[in-house]
Amino acid sequence: MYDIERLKKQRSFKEGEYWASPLNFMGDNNMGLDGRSIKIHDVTLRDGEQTSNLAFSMADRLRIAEALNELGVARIEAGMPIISEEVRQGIRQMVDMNLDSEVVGFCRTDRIDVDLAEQCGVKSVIVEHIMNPYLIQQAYGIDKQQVIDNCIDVVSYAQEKGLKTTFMGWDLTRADDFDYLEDVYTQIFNACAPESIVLVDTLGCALPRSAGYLVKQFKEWLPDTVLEYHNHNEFGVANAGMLEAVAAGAEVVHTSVNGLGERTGNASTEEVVVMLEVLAGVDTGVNLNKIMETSILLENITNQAVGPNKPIVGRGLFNSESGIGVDIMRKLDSIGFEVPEVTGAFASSLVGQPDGQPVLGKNSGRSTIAHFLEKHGLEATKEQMGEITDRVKAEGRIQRKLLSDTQFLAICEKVL
Ligand SMILES: CC(=O)SCCNC(=O)CCNC(=O)[C@H](O)C(C)(C)COP(=O)(O)OP(=O)(O)OC[C@H]1O[C@@H](n2cnc3c(N)ncnc32)[C@H](O)[C@@H]1OP(=O)(O)O
Ligand SMILES: O=C(O)CCC(=O)C(=O)O
Repeated sequence: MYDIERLKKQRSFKEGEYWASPLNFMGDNNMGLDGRSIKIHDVTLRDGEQTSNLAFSMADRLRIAEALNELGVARIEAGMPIISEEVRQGIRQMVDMNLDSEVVGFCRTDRIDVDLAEQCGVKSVIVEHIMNPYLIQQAYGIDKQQVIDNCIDVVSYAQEKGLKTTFMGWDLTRADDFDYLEDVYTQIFNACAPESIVLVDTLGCALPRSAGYLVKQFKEWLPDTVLEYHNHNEFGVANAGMLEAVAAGAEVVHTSVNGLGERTGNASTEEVVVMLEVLAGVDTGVNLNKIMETSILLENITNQAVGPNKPIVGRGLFNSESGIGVDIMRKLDSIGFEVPEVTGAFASSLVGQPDGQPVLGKNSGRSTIAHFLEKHGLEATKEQMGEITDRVKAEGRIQRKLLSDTQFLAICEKVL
């Protein structure tokens, strides 16, 4: 029997929450992810603010920090203290908010950045340095040993101040000299053992499998280090890169709400979280039902509209325009097969989206029309139903958008 009892036995199904592909748990497709836990390091307030054409006010910073805390991310990258007094004040106030999420300051390999982070009151910092040997030599004119000494100096300096210190080498995925990288990272690790190391695909130019390859390579060089992954979405593969990085052993992922971030943005917090939780069985610690309100908050603050078809948080994602989808839902409803995840793989309520509903347009069928007639307490003969359907479809094509209830009622008035 293909009934709900059979479905409930599937690892890929959770009643009232999601119905994903059982393939995800077959063979080695799951890549050992099921049952693992990872941490979300949210970068909305730092890399997110590097999105061109936006700036957070002080009130925005605090409201975003509060929302991220409620969302349940493990860490909030609160900003780069060297940027301005306003950023520093924001970080200070976030520290004073005593959030459950860890508040992290972002520093260059410069002692002044660490001093400023300390003055903001954070307990954790990330210390960054570019890791592309070509750019290090050409732009900064320094050799490998100078990079290593500089990184060790500033990481150790932060540690001496009692700061939990993570090291982040950016533009790492375009480095072609693995001997160089092994030397730099092992020397840094042996000298000062940062809390963790962030591997970075700054220009989003590594294939997903390359992300996994890089993580595995670092696990060979530094088996005792916690690895984190930070990437961007230049080629649209940021989420897939995150998946591979986590499967290969990364324990922390850097993401931002609505995929904000420099240029094409970072992997998006909501997409990575729901992908890992629903498709792979990974615990992210995030309160999934807070996702939608966090996305709306960032949309309002940044004035960067979220598209209707954006994964997870697309506005109106759960509405059905296609007649076949509406029809199958009505047939299931009529026999009490209450599995909402038919025209979407997860329930709208899982992520705090409003319930989906049929909408009227060019692809409506008679089932949609029947739904709207019932909604308005109207009755129609088979012929009238056919005529209303034809008119709704035609109007949807002429207007190139959905029809409102008022427009529907005007059509009904003419036909009935
Ligand atoms: C790929 C990325 O995302 S890169 C990071 C992007 N983020 C930002 O740039 C944050 C916003 N930036 C700013 O507000 C400013 O650039 C500041 C405050 C960081 C620096 O401002 P300025 O002192 O005016 O320097 P400017 O912006 O011209 O140049 C950057 C400076 O940082 C230095 N720098 C860059 N990376 C590092 C590093 N890892 N460690 C130490 N210094 C660094 C550069 O050498 C340069 O200093 P120099 O002129 O003495 O050589
Ligand atoms: O190093 C920096 O300042 C930012 C690096 C970064 O976010 C990236 O490379 O994606």
